[in-house]
Amino acid sequence: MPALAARGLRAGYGRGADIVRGVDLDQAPESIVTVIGPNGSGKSSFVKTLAGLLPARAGSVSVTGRDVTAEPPARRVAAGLAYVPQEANVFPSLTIGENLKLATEFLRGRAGVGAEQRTRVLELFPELGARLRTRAGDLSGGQRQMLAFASALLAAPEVLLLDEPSAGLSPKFVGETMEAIVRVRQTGVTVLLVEQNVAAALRIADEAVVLVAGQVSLRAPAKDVSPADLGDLFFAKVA
Ligand SMILES: Nc1ncnc2c1ncn2[C@@H]1O[C@H](COP(=O)(O)OP(=O)(O)OP(=O)(O)O)[C@@H](O)[C@H]1O
Repeated sequence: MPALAARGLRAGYGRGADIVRGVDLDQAPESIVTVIGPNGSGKSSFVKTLAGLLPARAGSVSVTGRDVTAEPPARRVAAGLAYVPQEANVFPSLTIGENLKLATEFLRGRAGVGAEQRTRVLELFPELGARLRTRAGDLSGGQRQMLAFASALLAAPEVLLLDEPSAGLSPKFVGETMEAIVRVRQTGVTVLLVEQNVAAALRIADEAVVLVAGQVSLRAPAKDVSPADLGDLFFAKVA
């Protein structure tokens, strides 16, 4: 059974045309799938539709076999689908410890949430545990991403959706962020990774899904996709 599945997913904003135009996805448990594509191709909109922040106009989303299409975002988290947005993903005026506490409070009631999961998450990100009193706003971009991952992982999710976690990071921090994603997967979490940094994403992903104008134009093992070949695909004329 796929950890995450989408069937004929369509979504858009307000009265505008569909931006996500019939996307299918079947993601194996504990895999990393990267969603790549040109600017404005609908990658963020797709991941927001999976998370329930943008309503699906058609199609379905399921997590570990459970249909969550009609569920609001918080219920999807409870169903095992956690989401880290591209921006504003931590509370800058709160400390690391307070951010983690708030996430735990929000998640109260979901199985697996609590002190043990907090310990497990801090083992994954020891640099956070060492600085619990530091304000999130004082962290580097890379450390802030770690805190955002950690907050999402407190839900003990089956699936983690990441929207461009390397955006705005220096090459060193891009590498660290990708390493962190690999560590997260090693704990049994399935990761869907939207990335602009195609080369970095392909290095850690099992599978690549190329989205062009809201449709899947290629789905292939990441090792078979060369960033150099993607230009033609990204800028191909789409019907
Ligand atoms: N809140 C919004 N309201 C209206 N249109 C939007 C909104 N967010 C995105 N769009 C439009 O949806 C289209 C796809 O945007 P989206 O951010 O999903 O693409 P993307 O592939 O993630 O792009 P990028 O790589 O630049 O982040 C764009 O034309 C964009 O203008």
